[in-house]
Amino acid sequence: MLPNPNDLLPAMASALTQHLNQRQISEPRFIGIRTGGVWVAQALLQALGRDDALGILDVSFYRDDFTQNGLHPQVQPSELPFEIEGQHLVLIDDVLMSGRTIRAALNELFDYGRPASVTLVSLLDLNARELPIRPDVVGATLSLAANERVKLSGPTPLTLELQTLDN
Ligand SMILES: O=P(O)(O)OC[C@H]1O[C@H](OP(=O)(O)OP(=O)(O)O)[C@H](O)[C@@H]1O
Repeated sequence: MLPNPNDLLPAMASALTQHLNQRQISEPRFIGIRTGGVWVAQALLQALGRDDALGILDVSFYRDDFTQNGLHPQVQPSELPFEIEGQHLVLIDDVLMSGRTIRAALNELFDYGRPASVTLVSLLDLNARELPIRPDVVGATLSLAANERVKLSGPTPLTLELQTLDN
């Protein structure tokens, strides 16, 4: 049974506020990873009662399977309406699985500048990391069967669906 994303957001907002306060970060910059991460970021900003400009990252060109899979037909440029250099970033995605998307996102961000810190927020952690990357704030942790995936639909309502991969 998958959780309802909207039920996870209040606790994520509280945990993120506590995380930022502990580090005395007063002006975080919020960045969502296209596509699902942008929806989660928008919902999280709403839960926080903030109307900050949201940066949007498209990591298609930075993926380590880029040469195998080619380019997604809908690839769009990243949109970062603020400086990266010296800023405290909050990077938001919907699902953390292998960690390769976050690795790609960090590579892209560092091409724009050297942030002061990056806090990682993920709606779901699938307990399947292949890299030493873990979220600072997570909505829920799930363990799926090898042939199962979760798909987030949005932006409103945010819903999670379990998919089974064909062999
Ligand atoms: O930790 P990883 O193994 O990299 O997996 C996590 C990523 O996979 C999904 O994106 P997907 O590539 O399906 O694109 P989408 O966000 O457009 O659905 C999900 O949205 C995460 O970004």
